[in-house]
Amino acid sequence: MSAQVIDGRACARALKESVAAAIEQLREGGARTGLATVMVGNGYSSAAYERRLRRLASDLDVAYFPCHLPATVSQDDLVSAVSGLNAAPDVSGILVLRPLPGHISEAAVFQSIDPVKDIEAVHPENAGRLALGVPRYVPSTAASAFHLLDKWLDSVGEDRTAFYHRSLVVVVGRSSNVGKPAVSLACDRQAAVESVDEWASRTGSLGRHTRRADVLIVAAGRPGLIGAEHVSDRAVVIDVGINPRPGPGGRNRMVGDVDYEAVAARVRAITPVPGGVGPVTDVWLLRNTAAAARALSARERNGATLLLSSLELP
Ligand SMILES: NC(=O)C1=CN([C@@H]2O[C@H](COP(=O)(O)OP(=O)(O)OC[C@H]3O[C@@H](n4cnc5c(N)ncnc54)[C@H](OP(=O)(O)O)[C@@H]3O)[C@@H](O)[C@H]2O)C=CC1
Ligand SMILES: Nc1nc(=O)c2c([nH]1)NC[C@@H]1CN(c3ccc(C(=O)N[C@@H](CCC(=O)O)C(=O)O)cc3)C=[N+]21
Repeated sequence: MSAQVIDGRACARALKESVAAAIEQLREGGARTGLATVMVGNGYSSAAYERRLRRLASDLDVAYFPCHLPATVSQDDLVSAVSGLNAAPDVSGILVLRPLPGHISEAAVFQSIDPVKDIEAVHPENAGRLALGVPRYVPSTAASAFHLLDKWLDSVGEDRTAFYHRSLVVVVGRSSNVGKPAVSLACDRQAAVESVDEWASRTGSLGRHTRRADVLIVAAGRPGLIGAEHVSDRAVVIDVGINPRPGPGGRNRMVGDVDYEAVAARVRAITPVPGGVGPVTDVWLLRNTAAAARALSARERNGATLLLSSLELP
């Protein structure tokens, strides 16, 4: 049997249309949607993402403010750059690309982002809200993984609520940006949830966890980590990994964390890389950027901070 392929590009196209309409509506109402990215150094996956965001912002006619800093930048200078973006009226959303160099404390930088402009929900206030099940913004990568799952369940006629209630969701990788938010979203859906990190691999217990998964979300940044021996035939596999693999002519090819051919031959459904979670992530980020524009304009008008749940966005 061969798995159903979950088409991230098609899903992203549909989402993009509704985000474009929301941005247009905001423009008519006088709210400014603008995205700023902060990239320190020039890592493969950050650079790939930045290119996509630049293109998407241009497609959606959203102002884009890229900020590039050298890998040697000091933490103070990085925090100053973020403070400048906090104060910039044309910037509604700020994305600090990860990973940051080892000499910089991610927590200190994230804490310096204006919580209303924090479209990846990395500020403690927003991360806390997410963990409590009352998010201001749902971080784009985890949101995309569940958006794809939800749409796939709709397409096969499975009731979402019933599916999650009876499922074990296993999340491989527990970064604050991807793995932990995915765990929160799985908990919100009242699934049974397991979270594993590198120690599961080091102690030889990774497969013991992943083979039990009804939904396997993999976000470790390790190409080929998940093979056929790690999955069951009922699994729905969401591959978040974005990794370079040297291809012919010295050009890098993009691969996920899952050995696609081997795993697709066994499981129920799978997202490819490229063409899976990635294309939805950037559209979701622009969705959050639009939500931020609306929240900022409400704050300007009456000092109030709106919650995402009260916004009419897709
Ligand atoms: N498709 C998309 O839209 C996006 C893709 N990505 C990609 O997703 C991947 C993960 O990103 P991110 O969460 O930021 O990465 P991080 O490096 O911040 O975190 C990786 C996590 O995976 C765990 N891990 C590492 N090796 C193993 C292993 N052998 N077995 C089990 N767990 C392991 C780490 O464990 P420990 O905590 O023990 O170190 C850590 O918790 C990357 O490839 C990144 O490029 C990221 C964002 C968006
Ligand atoms: N704070 C933060 N948030 C992130 O979300 C984040 C980050 N830092 N650092 C870097 C990683 C990487 N990342 C990508 C997302 C989508 C594609 C993407 O859409 N890729 C296309 C590639 C298409 C192609 O070029 O062939 C795809 O998967 O189909 C790539 C890379 C987000 N990241």
